[in-house]
Amino acid sequence: MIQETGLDPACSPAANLLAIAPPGCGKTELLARRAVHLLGGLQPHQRILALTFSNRAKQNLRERLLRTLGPQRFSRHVRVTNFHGHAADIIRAHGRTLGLDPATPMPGRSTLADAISLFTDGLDIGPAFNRRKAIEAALTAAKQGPYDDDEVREALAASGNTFAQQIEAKRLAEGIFHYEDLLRHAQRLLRVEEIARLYQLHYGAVLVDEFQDLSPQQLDIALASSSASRTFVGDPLQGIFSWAGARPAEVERELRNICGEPRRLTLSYRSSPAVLDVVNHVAARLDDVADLRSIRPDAWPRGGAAATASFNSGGEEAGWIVDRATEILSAFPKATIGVITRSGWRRKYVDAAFSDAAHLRCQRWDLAIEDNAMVQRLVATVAQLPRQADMERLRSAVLGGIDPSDVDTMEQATNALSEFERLAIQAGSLAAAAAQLRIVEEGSAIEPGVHLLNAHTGKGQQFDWVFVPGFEDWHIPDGRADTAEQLAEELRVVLVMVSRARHGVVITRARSLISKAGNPYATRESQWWPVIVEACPMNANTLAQHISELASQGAPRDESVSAPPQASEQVRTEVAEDSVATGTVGQ
Ligand SMILES: Nc1ncnc2c1ncn2[C@@H]1O[C@H](COP(=O)(O)OP(=O)(O)OP(=O)(O)O)[C@@H](O)[C@H]1O
Repeated sequence: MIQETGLDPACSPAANLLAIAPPGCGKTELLARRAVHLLGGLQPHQRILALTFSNRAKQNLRERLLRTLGPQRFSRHVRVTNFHGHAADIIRAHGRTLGLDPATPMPGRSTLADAISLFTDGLDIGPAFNRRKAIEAALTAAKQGPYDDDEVREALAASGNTFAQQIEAKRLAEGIFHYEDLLRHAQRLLRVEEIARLYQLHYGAVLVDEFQDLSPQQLDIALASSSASRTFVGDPLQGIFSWAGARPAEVERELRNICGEPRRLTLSYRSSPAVLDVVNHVAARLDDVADLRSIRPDAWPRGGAAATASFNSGGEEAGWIVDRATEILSAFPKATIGVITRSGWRRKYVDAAFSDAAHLRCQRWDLAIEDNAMVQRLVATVAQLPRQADMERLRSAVLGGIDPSDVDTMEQATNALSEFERLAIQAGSLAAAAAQLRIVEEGSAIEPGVHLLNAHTGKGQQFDWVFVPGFEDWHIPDGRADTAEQLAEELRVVLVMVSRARHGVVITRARSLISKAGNPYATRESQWWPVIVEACPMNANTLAQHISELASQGAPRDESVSAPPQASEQVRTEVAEDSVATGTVGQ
C-alpha cells in the first residue's frame, strides 16, 4: 500500500489533499484508503460524502469503499452519490428556502434532449446537429452558475438563441426542471449560509474522483458541501469531458490553491508492460513525461499483449474480434473483455457480430436492461407482484423503490422498463420476460464475458482484454474535432480507451465501411495509427498465437487471465443502496 514516493498519500495528515496519477495507478483505491484514514477524525454524527459523475463511476467507487471499509462502517459513515443526485438531495431538502417546490419530479438526462428535438426533428443530420449544439451551448452557458430564473432568462436573451429561449419559457410554464437546473439550484442553495453550514456539519469530509472532469460549478458544490477535509484525485491526461463543461486547467489551479502541491502516483497496478507501452506512447504525444510502469512487470505472462490488425471491411474486423474473444473465453471463462469504440455509430459491426455469437456472454452498456443491478431489481419486483399484475403495476413498484433524488438510477430504470415492456409483449407475460433476463450473482461491476461500450462510458473501468475497433479517420479522431484543443481531447480519449486494459490491448481498423444508404466506402487510417503500430509488437497472427500459448500454459480454467491478483476480485454486498442513501440533512 505504500506508493513509490514514500508515505501513503491516503494517510496524509493534511486536511486537503490533491493526488494526480495516470491510469491504473490506484486513484480510486487511494480514495478508499483515504476514507479509512478519515473515519477516525469524524464526529459521531458525521459522514463522508463521496462524489462521482456517473452511475457506473458511483458503482465502482461504492464497491471499493465497501470492500475497504466493510458493510457496517460503509453504511454508517459514507454517502456515495453523483453530482446530480447530490444536487437533487439538496433541492428536495431545502428547495423551499428559495421558493422551489421540492416535490417537482427530478429530470433525467434526456429531458432537455427531448425538448430540443421539437426544434430539430425533420432537419437533415448536419443542420439538426448544429442547431442542437447551439441550443445546448446557450442553455449551458446561461445555467453554469448560481443563477436564478430571471438571470437565466436575461442570459438567454443576450445569447440571441430564440430556440433556447422558447425551451426555457416552456420549462418554466410547465414547472419542471431540466437536468442542468439541478446544479445551479443546488449551488444557489449552498450560497445560503445556514444551509451550507448544515451540510458542512453533516459531512466531515468530501472525496471526489476524477477531478479533471469537474466543471467550476461542480467544484463549487463539492467545496461548499464539506469544509473540514477535501480530497480530490484525478488525472488531467484523462480529461475527456470538456464538451460537457469540464475545465481541467481552471479546476486544477483552484485545487492547488486549496490543497497545495499534488501527490503523484506513477506505478500501475492495473496493466501489463505491453499495455503500458501503448499508454506511454500515446501520453508522449500529449507531451506528457510520465513514464508509467507496472508494479509487477514479471508477473504478467509473456509481458502481456499489444497488437494491431487491419481488415478489408468492418464485418471482417468484427468477425475476427468475435473469434479472438471466443478463444480467450474458452480458455479463461472468467476473463473480462471490453470492446470499446470511440462512438456509438462505429459499433454496429461488432454489435451485429456479437448478436450472432450466442455462445458468448455479452453486455451492451447502453442498454439499461443489461445492467445487472437493474436486472436484479426488475426480476425481484416481478417475483413479488401477483401473477396478473400488469406493466403499470410493475412500473410503479420499481420506480417507487428508488430514492427520488437518485436521478440517474430513476432514468435508467425508466429506460429499462420500456425495454422490458417490449420483451414482455414478445414473451407473453411479465414473469416469462423476467425468466429471460440473465442475473449475474457476483457483486463486481464488471462481469466475466464481453462488454460492448463507447469510450466515455468506459471511463474508470477495466477489462482483462480491450479491443478498440475503428481506428480510422473520422471515427478517431472524431470527424467534428478540428481545433488543436479538440484534437488533444480526442487523443486523451484514445488514452482512456487503451488504458482500460489489464493484460492485452488490441487495436484494429477496417479499410472499408458501409454508409447509411448501404453503400461501401473506403476509409483512411487514423492520423494516430502509426503511433499505435509503433507501440504494438504483435499482429493478427502473433496475437492468435499468444492467446493459444496462454491457453496451453495450463492456467486454471476459472481464472480471468494468469496475471497478478487484483484487489477488486470480488466484492459481494449485502448492503442495499437505498438503505445507505439517506444523506439529506436538515429535515
Ligand atoms: N495499492 C494497491 N494495491 C493493490 N492493488 C491496487 C492498489 N491500487 C490499485 N490497485 C488495483 O489496481 C487496479 C487499478 O486501480 P484503480 O482503478 O484505483 O486505478 P485508477 O487510478 O482509478 O484508474 P483510472 O484512472 O484508469 O480510472 C484496480 O484493480 C485496483 O484494485
